[in-house]
Amino acid sequence: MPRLLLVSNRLPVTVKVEKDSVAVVLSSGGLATGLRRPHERSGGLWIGWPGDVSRLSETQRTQVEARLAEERCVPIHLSPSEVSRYYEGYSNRVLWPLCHYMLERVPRQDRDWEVYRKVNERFADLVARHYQPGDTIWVHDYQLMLVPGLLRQRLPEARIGYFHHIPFPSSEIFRTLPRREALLKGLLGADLIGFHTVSYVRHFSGSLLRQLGLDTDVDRIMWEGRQVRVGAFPMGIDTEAFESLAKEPSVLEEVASLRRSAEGQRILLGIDRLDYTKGIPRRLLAVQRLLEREPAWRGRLRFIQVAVPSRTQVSEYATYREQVNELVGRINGQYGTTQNVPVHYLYRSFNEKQLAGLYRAADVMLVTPVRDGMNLVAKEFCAARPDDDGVLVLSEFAGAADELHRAVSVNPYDVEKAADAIEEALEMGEPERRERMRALRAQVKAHDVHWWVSSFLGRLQGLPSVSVRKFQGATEALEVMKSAERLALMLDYDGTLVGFARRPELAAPDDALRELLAKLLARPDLFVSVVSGRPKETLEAWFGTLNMGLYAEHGLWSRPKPGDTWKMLEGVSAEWKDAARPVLDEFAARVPGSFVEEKSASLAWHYRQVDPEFGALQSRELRLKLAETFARRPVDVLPGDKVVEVRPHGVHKGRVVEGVLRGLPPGTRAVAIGDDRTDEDLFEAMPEDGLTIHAGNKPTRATYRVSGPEEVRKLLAALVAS
Ligand SMILES: O=P(O)(O)OC[C@H]1O[C@H](O[C@H]2O[C@H](CO)[C@@H](O)[C@H](O)[C@H]2O)[C@H](O)[C@@H](O)[C@@H]1O
Ligand SMILES: O=c1ccn([C@@H]2O[C@H](COP(=O)(O)OP(=O)(O)O)[C@@H](O)[C@H]2O)c(=O)[nH]1
Repeated sequence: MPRLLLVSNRLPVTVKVEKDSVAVVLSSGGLATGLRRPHERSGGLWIGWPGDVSRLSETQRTQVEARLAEERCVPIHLSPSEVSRYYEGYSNRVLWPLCHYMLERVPRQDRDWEVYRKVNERFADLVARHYQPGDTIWVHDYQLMLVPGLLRQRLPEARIGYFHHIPFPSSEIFRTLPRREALLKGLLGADLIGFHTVSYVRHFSGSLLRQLGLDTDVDRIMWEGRQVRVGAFPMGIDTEAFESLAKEPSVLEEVASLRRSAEGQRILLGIDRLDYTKGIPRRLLAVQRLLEREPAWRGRLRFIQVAVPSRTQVSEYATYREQVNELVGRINGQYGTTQNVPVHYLYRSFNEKQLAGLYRAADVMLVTPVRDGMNLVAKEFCAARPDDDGVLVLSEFAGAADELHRAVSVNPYDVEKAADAIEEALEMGEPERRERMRALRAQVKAHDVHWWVSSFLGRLQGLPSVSVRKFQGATEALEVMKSAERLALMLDYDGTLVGFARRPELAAPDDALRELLAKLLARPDLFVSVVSGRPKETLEAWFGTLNMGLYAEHGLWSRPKPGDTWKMLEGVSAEWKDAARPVLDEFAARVPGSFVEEKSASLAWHYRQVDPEFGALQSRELRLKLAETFARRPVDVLPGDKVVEVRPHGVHKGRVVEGVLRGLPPGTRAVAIGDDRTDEDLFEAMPEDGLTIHAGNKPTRATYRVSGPEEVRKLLAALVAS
């Protein structure tokens, strides 16, 4: 088993200061429980923040360090300013509300980013220092979104996983974040990026497409020459632990005592960190509404709400606490009696044994967050019900809702319906309660935290080892080019010599490019050809007077020298066009901003001005439709960069190579430069000693890689200067 390096904001320990000594207590939370065994068995390390130890004496600190080392934990100490700006600031004031769709809570100032970035760098440095070849690194959560990318720079071959524990919002929300590109690129440093649900995966892919123009092919994304996988891995809990706690005699005694104290009443239960995502005020309002509209329930309900103090230094949490306090006071004031109050509000935390007692005593568990990545409490409740009883009311907006189908589902924003759901749960007959709880328990048992860990790690470790293809860059390409006696340059146009424009006709050659071409053409040892997908008329208009070869429509048309007449490849028919045209026209009509370009032997549907997600979806649909229309006919359907092209089979850029090289003096070295799929055909047809240069970061068979048109131009300029 490879050594595991786990990286999370918090270490799975709590440092407890006693009078003369300090104790380091292992946490029992889901992540800690699930990962403890593989962490120990692999002889790995856990790297993270042990909490604030700044007030400890020197001796106490030494004790803590020794205990942490025993637990194979490597602490990263955060200064008070780092805590306030990286953890409370950027993580919990910006990323947390944003990922939970609460834009109005995101501060207007973007001031903590630098510290967030620096702390992420500190984490990456520390991990890199402890890394040994063969280790698997698993980074956790939104506090460390830049760490995978920073690690990839430091350890190009490392196997890196990342899991996002909170929702990944729709691209419409994520795009509001000023640092959106940096965060996405940070995540793309990983080999596998996991989320709790398929919706979060979809949202992430949507953001990649919209912000970085990257396509997700089923579950893989090409990024900087590597494959990055994405997937849904819903986190589970330690089901066995909760089940056995719920059977313990001392817990059962506690359950009996709870029930006795609530005699004549039904117990509703809520257990949450006191966080504005958890929907506590709306839940209270739903209970209040029920009491208001159904007087028969007055005095017969006991709603126990546990609210665990959380992120108390963040002002939004203090305000939220006041709101909840006030609401609890109002409801108890309104419906309480001298004997009893409806809401029992407990602002503190409980241990697992106490929680198991509460879960087991409840008639109805209310898990109604307005947004929640997963929500483990919902699963713990089911695990703690070996009696197959109790009803779970679960928000549609919790990740857990994707799995726990037999819960009573509720939209927490609809207070009236939430009151209905609580009532339905309270009135549900025993057979239905049992049938639902059995199904819920089966789900929670089959997908516990150990299943989660092994499915994520299994997937990560099963990926082909990260052998980063070592591309040579412009410097190396230039050296080889300079060493050749003569060169035949075959240059793609769009995306290689010029960047993309909103419409194809706007990408005409600029003055700098014309100057560069003139200099290239002045050299007697350089033979230049432009090999493009553009129509011959366009190439003729742009370059007709220049002494170079022109190859249009992906090699369908050739004009090797100025003055030559354009020749078409032999044996190519255009009779299929009449069948393809209406299909493409239909898509142009139904997708605003898209249009059809007609060339002599091909048709292209362009969608560069269309909303990227919608465009990608429609292009998939168009390809399916065309594949159906032309099944078993010699027609190729080619997805390009924001374009779908239909052309006769056998026409491709590779067809020009022979013609370009024919008749050139011996010792001429062929060089091809291109940026997209169609240039791969050119690369494939190159002679064995030919140079192939890819401009961009797509998958390629080329040997050299440069970043894009700007670097291509620099390379060519350096060549003429040599
Ligand atoms: O460390 P804190 O700032 O005190 O916050 C506690 C943790 O809260 C978040 O939990 C999330 O992860 C759960 C497990 O995947 C999931 O069920 C829940 O929906 C999420 O909100 C946070 O992601 C953790 O990093 C925090 O440690
Ligand atoms: O008094 C408490 C209340 C909750 N929890 C634990 O806190 C976790 C809460 O996880 P969840 O996914 O529900 O939400 P999060 O707080 O991570 O957003 C669960 O494992 C609970 O058992 C706890 O240890 N003591």
